[in-house]
Formats: sequence, structure tokens, C-alpha cells
Amino acid sequence: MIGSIINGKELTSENTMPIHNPYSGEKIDDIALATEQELNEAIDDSYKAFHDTMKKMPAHERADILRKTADLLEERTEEFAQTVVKEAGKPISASRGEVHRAIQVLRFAYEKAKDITGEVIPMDAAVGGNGRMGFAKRDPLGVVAAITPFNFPLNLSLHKLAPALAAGNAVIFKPAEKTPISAYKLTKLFHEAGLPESALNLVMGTGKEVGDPLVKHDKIHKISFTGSLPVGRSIKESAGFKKVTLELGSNSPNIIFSDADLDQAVKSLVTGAFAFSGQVCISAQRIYVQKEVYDQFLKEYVSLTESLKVGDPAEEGTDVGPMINEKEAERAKQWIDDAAEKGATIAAGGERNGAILKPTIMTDVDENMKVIAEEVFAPIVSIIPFDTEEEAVRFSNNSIYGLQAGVFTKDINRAFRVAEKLEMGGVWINEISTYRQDNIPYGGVKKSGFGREGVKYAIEDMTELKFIGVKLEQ
Ligand SMILES: NC(=O)c1ccc[n+]([C@@H]2O[C@H](COP(=O)([O-])OP(=O)(O)OC[C@H]3O[C@@H](n4cnc5c(N)ncnc54)[C@H](O)[C@@H]3O)[C@@H](O)[C@H]2O)c1
Ligand SMILES: O=C[C@H](O)CS(=O)(=O)O
Repeated sequence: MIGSIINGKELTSENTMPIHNPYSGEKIDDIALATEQELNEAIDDSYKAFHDTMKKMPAHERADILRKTADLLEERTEEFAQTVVKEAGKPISASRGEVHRAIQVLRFAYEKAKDITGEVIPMDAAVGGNGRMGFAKRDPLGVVAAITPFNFPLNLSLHKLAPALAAGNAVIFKPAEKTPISAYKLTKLFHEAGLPESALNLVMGTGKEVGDPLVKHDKIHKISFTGSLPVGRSIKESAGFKKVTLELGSNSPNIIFSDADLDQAVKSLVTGAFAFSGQVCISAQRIYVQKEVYDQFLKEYVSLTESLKVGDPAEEGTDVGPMINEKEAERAKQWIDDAAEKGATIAAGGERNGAILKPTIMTDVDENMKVIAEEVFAPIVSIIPFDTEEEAVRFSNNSIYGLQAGVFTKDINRAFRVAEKLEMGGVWINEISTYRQDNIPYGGVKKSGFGREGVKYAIEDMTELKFIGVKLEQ
């Protein structure tokens, strides 16, 4: 059994929740769920840790802890990768990839911790400014609540923990109840690297019983949330005056113009749509292809998709494993069937076996079908023809979401024109929407959320600018 870790002590409970391997269905562990009283104790402990320890800790010490955590994680890459395979069902090669990215996030944070600067404000710029001096500095906020999803249990947790600690905050970490083992191990790793134990408290439980009271608690200064739109909406409503960052979902578009390198676009977009069974917030969900090359693109795309190895995520070489559970796979299967009943064609896949949904390609879709209009978060992609640049932009922007998009063309002027018009937090040219490097500013517009991650930008969101000025004696 694993449980919450508060002030370095691990809690047990009779009230537990089982964790299952999404592929085999076997129970791999139980989590002890935190009570409301334990949650309150954790928050008090974090609050004290902020004021007594983190606020006073020199930047070089915070940096050193982050560096040591990165080194420890690197030494245990395989152990952490196997954990992600077991609890999330992510194929082993992608799980190793996630650990490598997580190490990079820690290293970006280690470098940045010693370089959190402010600025001197010119005082002679305004009438009466002469004789005064002033500067703005960045101060930590206090206690940051990090609430994370199941799909990147390590890397997306570190996108919150590492910048929050680099900036000198204390953190309460509430991981997804479906994938708590990576979170548990990660918390212990930070402590082993020398982080004062109360500076990072882990609370285990459901969104309703632990997440919601955490969001409402007065001693929390900021909520950094990654997850679904409905939960993000509820958090924003409950958070009151706290600062909030919301990293939510999307139905990312990718546009293929007729002059694009089709082979490269096909190859990268097969990965972009089916990596981790499409359970990626920037997964390529809608692919718009210019009519002249539509048939060729579709033929090559179907052929490459059908060659993917689907099955056991623990086996080397598996491309597509299970979804997080059978219920989610069935929900996605119903969306496919619903679209097919309304006239869509299933060009590949469409079958479900337990939690495994075969990589599925839909054509002849219309913009009102769920597979287009909502976030599928499953291995389902729709391929749609378009005529003109204006049409491709209009189709792409016809969404409540706006996280990342991909544009494929050799015409640099067109690429920038389209990038400017797309209502997105980020646009890649000749790269898939699904690509993220961990130091870019990352986040959404519209209902994909607000605030930015990417270590440097998350640090900005996790600090407060404080102005200090002086009137000098003349
Ligand atoms: N934009 C991004 O960076 C990004 C990254 C990864 C995933 N996501 C999104 O996350 C979703 C999938 O992840 P999920 O199924 O784990 O998401 P989810 O929203 O169901 O849960 C995320 C977290 O919120 C907690 N939670 C649930 N209800 C809560 C409440 N009322 N108050 C506080 N916390 C609560 C959960 O316990 C979990 O820890 C998808 O929509 C995906 O697009 C977005
Ligand atoms: O699921 C959405 C994530 O933000 C994708 S990634 O881990 O940042 O690549």
C-alpha cells in the first residue's frame, strides 16, 4: 500500500482505492486515501514550511536540490519508466521518453532557480520621478497546489513541482488517483535529494474528496492544474481570489498543404495521433489535407497506421497500448459508432478489445460529430479535405479549444500567414501539433485554459512581482 506523505511521514488508512494495470487488469497496489483532517494538516505543514524554510532558502540550495533530483531520476530511469508502463499502460519506449523529458525539466529548473531576476524601473521618466529609485523583484507566492492528470504522471507533475520549488514555494501535490505510484516515488526522490520534507507534501485521494477542498482552502496561494475542461471550470469557480493556471484539453488541428513533404507529414502525424493511444492533450485529432493530395495522403496514412504494433505496452516495439481503462475505451468506441451512424466512414481500426482501441481513422466526418467537435482523448483521428487556405484556417479555428496546431507547407509566407491566423497557444510549422519541447511557453487560449508552463514561464506564474522604491535625500 502507498499513501500520502506529509512532513516526510507516510500515512496509511483502511479507506483504500485499488490501482490496476490498464493492460492486464491486474491489481498492482492500493492507495490509502487521505481524510479531510489529514489534508488540512498537510496544508498547515506546507504553509509553515514556506514561511520557516523555503522563503529563506538561498537560490543555490534550491538549485542544488533540483540538480540532485535530476541525477537520481537519471540513475533510476528504467525503474520509473517501468512504473509508468504499469500504472498508465504507456508503451515502454514512450515511458522512457517521458522520464528523459522529466530529467530535462528538472535541469531547466535547476538552471533557472539561480536566475530569477526583476528589473530597475526608470524613475526620471515621469514628472516628479527624479530623486527616487525603484525596482521590481520576484517573490515566491507561498503554497502552490499542484493537481495533475494521469497521462504524463511524471513529466506533467514536474512541470509544476520543479518551477514552484525553483522559485522558493512550498508545494502540495495531488496526483491523479489513476496513476499515483510515479507521484509517490517522485516525492520520495525529492526528499532523498535533500528537499526539506514539508516543502513537498503529497496528498492522495479523489478529485471530489481531496482536490476540491484543497482548491477551496485559504492557505493555498496558487492552483496549478492540468486536466479536463469540466474539472478546470469547477476549479476556477471554487478558487476565489487564488491565482490559477489551467492546462486543459484540445482537439488539435494539423493542416497539410499540397506542397508539403507528404512522406514526412504522414510519418510524423501517425505518431502524433496514436502516441499513448491519443491520450495526449495536443494529440493530432483533426488533419485537414488540401484536395489535390488528399487521396495520396489518406492511402499512405492508412497503410502506415495498419502497420503499427498494437498490444502489450511492456513489450519492446509496441507502438500502441491500452487506454487508461476499459470504460474510456468503450466511451471512445461509442463516439466512433455514433459518427458512423451519422454518415462517417471508418477508414481503419474501429474495433475495441478490453481497454485496447485499435488506431482508428475516420473520413467523411462533419463538424458537429463528437469525434471532431469534442476532445476525443483516444486513438481516433479524422482526415478532412479542404480547398483553400482560408477554408483550412476557418475549419481549424472552429473549435472551443486552442492549444497547439501544426502547419505543413514549403511556402514560408503562407506558413507564417496561417500561423498568425490560428487561434492557438502555439503553432508549429512543418512539425506536428503533438510536439512539445519542455522549455517553450506552453498553454492554451479559448477553453484550452490560461497561464503558461515551460519552466521559465511557469516560474513567472509562480512568483509575484513586488515593487520597492525609495525617495533619496537630496
Ligand atoms: N493542457 C495540458 O497541458 C494537458 C496535459 C495533459 C492532460 N490534459 C487534459 O487532461 C485530461 C485527462 O486527464 P484526467 O482524466 O486525469 O483529467 P481530470 O480532469 O479528470 O483529472 C485531473 C486531476 O484533477 C483532479 N480532480 C478531479 N475533480 C476535481 C475537483 N473537483 N477539484 C480538484 N481536483 C479535481 C483529479 O483527481 C486529477 O488529479 C484531458 O482533458 C487532457 O486534455 C491537458
Ligand atoms: O497531454 C498533454 C501534454 O501536455 C503533452 S506533453 O507531455 O507536454 O508532451
